[in-house]
Amino acid sequence: MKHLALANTINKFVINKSELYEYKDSIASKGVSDTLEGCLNFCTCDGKSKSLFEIDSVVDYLHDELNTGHWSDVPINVRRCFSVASFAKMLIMLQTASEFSLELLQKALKCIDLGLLLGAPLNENSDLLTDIAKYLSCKISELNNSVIVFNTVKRLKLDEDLIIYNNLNAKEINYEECPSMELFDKIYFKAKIPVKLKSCMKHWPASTKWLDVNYILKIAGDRTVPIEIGSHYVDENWSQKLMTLKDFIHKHYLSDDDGDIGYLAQHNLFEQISELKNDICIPEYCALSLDYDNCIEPDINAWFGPKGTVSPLHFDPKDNILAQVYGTKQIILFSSEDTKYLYPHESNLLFNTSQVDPINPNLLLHEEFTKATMYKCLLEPGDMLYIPLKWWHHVTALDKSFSVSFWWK
Ligand SMILES: O=C(O)CCC(=O)C(=O)O
Ligand SMILES: [Fe+2]
Repeated sequence: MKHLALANTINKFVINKSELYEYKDSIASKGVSDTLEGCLNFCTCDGKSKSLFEIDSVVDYLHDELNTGHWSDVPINVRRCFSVASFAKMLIMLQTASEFSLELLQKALKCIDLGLLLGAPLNENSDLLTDIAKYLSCKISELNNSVIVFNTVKRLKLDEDLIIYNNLNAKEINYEECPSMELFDKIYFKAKIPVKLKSCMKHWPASTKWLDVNYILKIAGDRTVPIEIGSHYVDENWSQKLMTLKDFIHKHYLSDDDGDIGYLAQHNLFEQISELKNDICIPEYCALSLDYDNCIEPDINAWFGPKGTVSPLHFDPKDNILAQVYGTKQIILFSSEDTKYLYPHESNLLFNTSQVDPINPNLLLHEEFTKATMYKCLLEPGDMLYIPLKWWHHVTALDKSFSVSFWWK
């Protein structure tokens, strides 16, 4: 029975079995906590048989807990408990299935991905879900060799977009060919001046490997990721959906129809899918002021989408290096000193986002905007852009694009 053998193998990924039971006391309901305990007994120790229905009730209960109130107020142990319950659900799914199939593995992987996305790493079994996801993903691609060959990324015609870019009344950002740390530090980093860094990504495996979307499909096609749907995050029709990368690539990335824009935006894809992390390199410049001795890494996020994704004018609280793996992005910037001309939203949630669309400003509403000094930059494959903390930026993808941002301080 292949699925039972698989469940046994996966069970061996657990380093400390007793840790799995540690977080159940953070569940307010005794009944739910007991059900989780029973399910763990069944899936890890041959305890009394449990059904998918029982573990589903635990997962659903915890899911509600995670979605009540503000995300940052959810106790970490409740999130860990969600990871444990997702693990148990995946095992029970394998143990109780009537037959082994590709679909079964895909469902099991989805369950682990939800545990990764909404849960939290355990203390002693910190890589448990990441390693299981990697293992299941490999098994799925062994079974599913029928990867369809799509065109690799080509440079699209940018002419029309370039006319818009050239007509922007803005100062071009400086660029440097792979500057030394000293030069970058002295001229740009200390002075908090943005700069385009050219030729610094030649050694990234991603620069060649990711051009072929089949590579991403093969490694990660069945992984569930959060996708932003809609023209941009301030738009009233904007929403977020969880879907597999495969569905995202087919429905939003490769499809040329004018349907909803989908954007895998600001997601730490590399923590979720460690194989992809091997293809990128943390820019050396991030060592400036980062506490490497204490192993503090930058926050690394993926930005993967079709032509036309827009990140509205906003600023972030950390220094940023935005690395362009492929595709071209138009970036408009303003210094933090010009905030007074940029009409930030008044709500607490959007205080870092401007109400002005810098490409089509409504000067009747935002007349002070003309006093702001606009900077612009065309970020092409292999370019990185240093965006100092609190600098405003507005980003438009001019063709299919994959960027990686490194926020650090
Ligand atoms: O590339 C984008 O769409 C936005 C990137 C961004 O805002 C960032 O890296 O902070
Ligand atoms: Fe940003």
